[in-house]
Amino acid sequence: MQSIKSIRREIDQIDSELLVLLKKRSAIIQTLLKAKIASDQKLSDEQRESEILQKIQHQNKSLYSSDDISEIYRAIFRASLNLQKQQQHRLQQNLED
Ligand SMILES: O=C(O)C(=O)C[C@]1(C(=O)O)C=C[C@@H](O)C=C1
Repeated sequence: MQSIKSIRREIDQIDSELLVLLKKRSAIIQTLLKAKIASDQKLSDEQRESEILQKIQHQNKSLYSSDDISEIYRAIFRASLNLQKQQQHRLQQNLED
């Protein structure tokens, strides 16, 4: 049987991979924010969130339940929204300076 230590090393490796993907996603969110500001669109989009949640539930082949996967995604949407608000605030401050 694999030791707990070596299993945890595998988990750590997967966490690193997840963080690389989250870094990519956050960079795209920043680009999206600029496009939203340019076209005067609001930061949150509930319709889009519902579409993603539906798609993700169909695509979910993990052992995590659809409900738990949805919860993870809701946390990601919240983080994206926080990032957009933070960046928007920064962009506004730069304009005022
Ligand atoms: O697609 C958008 O408009 C986004 O702002 C990105 C995103 C996401 O993280 O996927 C975040 C917040 C929105 O409510 C919907 C989706």
